[in-house]
Amino acid sequence: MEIPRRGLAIYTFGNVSAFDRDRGVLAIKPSGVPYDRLSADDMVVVDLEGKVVEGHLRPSSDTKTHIVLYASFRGLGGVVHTHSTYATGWAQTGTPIPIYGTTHADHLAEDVPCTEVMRPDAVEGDYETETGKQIIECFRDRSPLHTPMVLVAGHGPFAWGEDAEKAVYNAAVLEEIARMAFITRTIHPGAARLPDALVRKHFDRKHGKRAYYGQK
Ligand SMILES: O=C(CO)[C@@H](O)[C@H](O)COP(=O)(O)O
Repeated sequence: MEIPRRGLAIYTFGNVSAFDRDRGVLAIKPSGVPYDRLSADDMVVVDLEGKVVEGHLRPSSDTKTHIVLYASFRGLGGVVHTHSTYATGWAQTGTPIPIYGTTHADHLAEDVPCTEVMRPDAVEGDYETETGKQIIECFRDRSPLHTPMVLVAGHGPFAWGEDAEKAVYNAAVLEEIARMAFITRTIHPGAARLPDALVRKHFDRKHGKRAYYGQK
C-alpha cells in the first residue's frame, strides 16, 4: 500500500515482492488487482521456478523478473517495480539519471543506470525473464547493494532492498531523484555533474565504513 500512498503507481500499475531466502519462496502482489482492493490474503506465494505454492490468484505478470533478481543478487529481500512518472520518463528515453546533486549522492554514488533497449527476439521470447537478464547485464560491473535501483529502457524503474519496505523506500527515493534531475536539466540543459569529492563525501557519510549520519 506504500506504493500508491507515495504516488509511485495508480490502479494496478507496478508490483512488489518479499523473499524468504531460507524457504526459497517469495510473496508477490497478484496481477491486475487494484491497490484499493488488495488484502494480505490476496498475496501469492511462488517458488523460484515461478510455481504457485500458496494463494488463490494469479501472481504479478512481472514475477519472473523478480525471480531473476532474487536468484542473481545476493542479500535481496524485496523487489519493487513502479511506473512512477519522472523515473519512467527517464526510462522511456533510455537515459541514465545524471548525479547532479547531494540528494542523489546521499543514496547512490553514480548515475542511476539504464538498461539497453531489448532486442525484438528477446521481447518475443520469455519477456519477463529477459527483462531480469537485462538488469543483471546492466549490473555486470556495479554493486546492486550500493546501487539499489535501475531504469529498464522503454519500460520503467525497478528498485530493491533488504526487505520489501526498503525496496519501496528506494523506489520513492528514485522518483524524487528523477524529478529533481528533470528540473535541473530543464533549468540548465548543460548542468554539470556533482564533483567526485562531493559525491564521495555524501555517499560515505551515510554508507561508508565511518558513516556518521543519523543516530547510533
Ligand atoms: O509493467 C507492468 C507490466 O508490463 C506492470 O507493472 C503492470 O503495470 C502491473 O502488472 P501486474 O503486477 O498487476 O501483473
